[in-house]
Amino acid sequence: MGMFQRDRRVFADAEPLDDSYEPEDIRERDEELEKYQRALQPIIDNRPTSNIFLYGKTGTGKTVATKFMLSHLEDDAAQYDDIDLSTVWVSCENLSSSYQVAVALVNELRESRGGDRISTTGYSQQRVFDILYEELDVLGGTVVIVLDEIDNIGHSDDILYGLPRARSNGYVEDIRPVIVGISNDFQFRDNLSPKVKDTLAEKEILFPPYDANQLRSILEPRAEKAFHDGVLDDDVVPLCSAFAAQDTGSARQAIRLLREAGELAQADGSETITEVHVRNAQDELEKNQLYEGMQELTTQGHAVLCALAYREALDEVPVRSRDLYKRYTRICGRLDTDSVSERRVRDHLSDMNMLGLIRVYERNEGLSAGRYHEYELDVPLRAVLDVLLSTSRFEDFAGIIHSAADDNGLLRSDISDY
Ligand SMILES: Nc1ncnc2c1ncn2[C@@H]1O[C@H](COP(=O)(O)OP(=O)(O)OP(=O)(O)O)[C@@H](O)[C@H]1O
Repeated sequence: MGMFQRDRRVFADAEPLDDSYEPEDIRERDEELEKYQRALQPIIDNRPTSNIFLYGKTGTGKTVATKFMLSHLEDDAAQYDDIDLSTVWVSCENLSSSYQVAVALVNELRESRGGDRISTTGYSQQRVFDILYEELDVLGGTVVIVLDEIDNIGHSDDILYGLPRARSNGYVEDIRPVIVGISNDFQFRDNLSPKVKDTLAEKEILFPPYDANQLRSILEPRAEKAFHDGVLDDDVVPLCSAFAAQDTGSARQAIRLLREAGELAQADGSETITEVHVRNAQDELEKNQLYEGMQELTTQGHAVLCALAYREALDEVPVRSRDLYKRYTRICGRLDTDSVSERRVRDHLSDMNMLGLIRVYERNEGLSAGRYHEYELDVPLRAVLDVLLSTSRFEDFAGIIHSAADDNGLLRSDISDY
């Protein structure tokens, strides 16, 4: 008998718990959808349409609501002969400048016409913008341009200024661009230059985090489809909703938790999914989240984490930032990488604290020593070592810290000298 055998006792159809699943209806977002509809209505009326900016934390339904609205808009617009509507969607997840977004838009537009893609490098920004305007002019009519995760372009926001004004500046003749910007970074919105904010955020729609009841209402129809009758204990969906509501208010998190609980139940050969599976699933996902948080740190972040792991292996925690800084600069020296100031190291430590990776203690020694902070890991040393081991530049450090910790202090002098 093979290692893997098909098992369909728990899941009837796992698709509704998949990230790419498109639900039949959008729940608990009536107000936001109404605003969205009002913002898009001028397209059907053939009136000038404002740009729209959607913002809210991750998993709050911005993308799914946009797909839903645009699909209705396209269907309804098709009934009017005098409306020429097209939509183009670009995810800016891996794009970090207006230049890259413009290239991605050109390629999306060209691909939809069966044309050739352009190279991602080698043009001036103005040239790429000109090619984009030419492509849009070929298309004509109203073009809804969705820029998902637009915050990735940071301060390089020329496209958000240029595109909405393309018509008034005479770069395009026959098209009316409507930009839908989507972002989960509140700072990006706040930091937009006033000239961009004026045009991009003409109509803003905030997607607040979901509460437990809303998450329950989003999960229920999916759970009903995903699992066989009688598999789910009554408190499973409410518990998944409560955990996700307490943490982020993200529907994505609630859905993942439910799926993970189902997978754990399947793995134990259980015929029902119970509260215990949800609690175990929550622990599992939290661990993964911390692991991902550590993996996504920059090289500087990893160097700071590595310095803290050293101190942890030597049993010298909590540690003051100035002592940690000395270790950090030595690590940077070994890596042949520039070190940043002690103040920046403290910023990295504060980010790691927010991610739940380290613990910070505020000390107040009165007039003699003043106020200072001390730090220690809030995740198991083994988990940090796993991450450092998988980050090629830190592999050697991980080995040394590992043996020091393993030998319970016997190699202390070696590692202090490293
Ligand atoms: N109101 C809702 N009704 C039904 N499903 C929802 C709702 N809100 C979110 N979802 C589901 O939750 C998941 C995350 O939603 P979505 O991708 O739209 O979030 P987002 O706000 O765009 O997040 P991000 O900023 O991370 O891209 C998707 O699987 C989506 O189908």
